Amino acid sequence: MQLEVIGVGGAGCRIADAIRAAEPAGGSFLTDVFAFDTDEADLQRTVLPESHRYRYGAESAFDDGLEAATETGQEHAAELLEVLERGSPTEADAFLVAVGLGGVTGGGTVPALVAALQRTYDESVYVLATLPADREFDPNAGEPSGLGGGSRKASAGENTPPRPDAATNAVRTLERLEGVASAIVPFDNETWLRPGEELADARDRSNRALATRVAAVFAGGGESDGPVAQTVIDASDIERIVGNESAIVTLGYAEQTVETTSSKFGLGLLPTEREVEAREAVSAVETVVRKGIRGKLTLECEPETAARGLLIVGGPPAWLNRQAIAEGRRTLESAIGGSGILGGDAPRPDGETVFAGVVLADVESDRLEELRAAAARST
Ligand SMILES: Nc1nc2c(ncn2[C@@H]2O[C@H](COP(=O)(O)OP(=O)(O)OP(=O)(O)O)[C@@H](O)[C@H]2O)c(=O)[nH]1
Repeated sequence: MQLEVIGVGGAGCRIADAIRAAEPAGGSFLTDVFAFDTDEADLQRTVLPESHRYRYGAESAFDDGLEAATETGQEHAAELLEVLERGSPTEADAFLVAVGLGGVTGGGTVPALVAALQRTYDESVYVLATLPADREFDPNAGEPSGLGGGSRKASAGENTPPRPDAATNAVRTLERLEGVASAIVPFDNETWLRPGEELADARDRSNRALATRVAAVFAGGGESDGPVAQTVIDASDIERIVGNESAIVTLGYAEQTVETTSSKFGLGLLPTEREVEAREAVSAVETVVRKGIRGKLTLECEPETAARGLLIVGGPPAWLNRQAIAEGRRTLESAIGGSGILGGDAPRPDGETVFAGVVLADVESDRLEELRAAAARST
């Protein structure tokens, strides 16, 4: 499928940039990637061409908190939509708007932009939204326990500027997206931070992890000039699973490096493609499927709470064992509470990993409840 990605605000633009960089070689799943921000210096740090970066509004217009920023965002929505015309929005099968919740620029702009996209195009508009880490809004937030350090407190670190309104801003923006976004994919910065790590130090790694998950799911169907998947997942399949009613969606992912060439050299002294035994292909697929479902998710939740699920298994074609993939689908089906399951494969002839991309849709998450409680305490 073809996805158009639009990053808004500091986090949104960095994530959009990371998604562009995660595009698998040889095959494109992105029509255009745009970055919208009030901060020119941040925009220039992206790898995106100038035509696809756009500074809007005065930075000071976003100085008066989220409510005023939301009005400013509404004033700029039509202008931002016009900038998208520089690309090919009509070729997109879906839009993905990336934003960091907790701030003012992205959080103030994205609800109006998403509403404008929904009014203008028939395609789904998904929102990828980071959730603020505890230490941003709670100076007493402790480090994750059990890592040898006892209960040492991690106050908002030197590089992590406190944002006392972060939880409130995040919850308000989520409320404004409800009924507007086709689906919301949160990425919880709290769970992706390592103990003692500053947000600024974690963000490139986090953005790469998020981008890898987006590429695994949305680039699933195969590469434009490579072998076609046996079961292609297209835009309407994704819409069926992810939904169109602002469902909360979380992404899982796991990969295993596999040996694709033989250590014996063939004629011409070039490494030859190695024959893959069914047993090892099955084992690799089983491992990544299990870890993709049970490993770290973009938003932690019990898979049992998911109403629907999608599994994409990718890698070098010789490793994509059909039976193991079918078994993986059954594993996902029994892991989730609901019954809507789809599965597909993603051949990557030059890939060196077998991977599983997992979508759990319409989930319940304690983390969102925690943020709502933190927002309620601070108002
Ligand atoms: N995962 C991730 N999260 C980020 C990144 N940058 C910022 N964040 C998170 O996103 C939130 C919003 O930050 P920004 O995107 O910089 O804020 P903004 O929308 O530009 O708005 P203001 O800075 O308030 O004008 C922060 O509180 C962090 O929780 C990033 O690169 N990656």
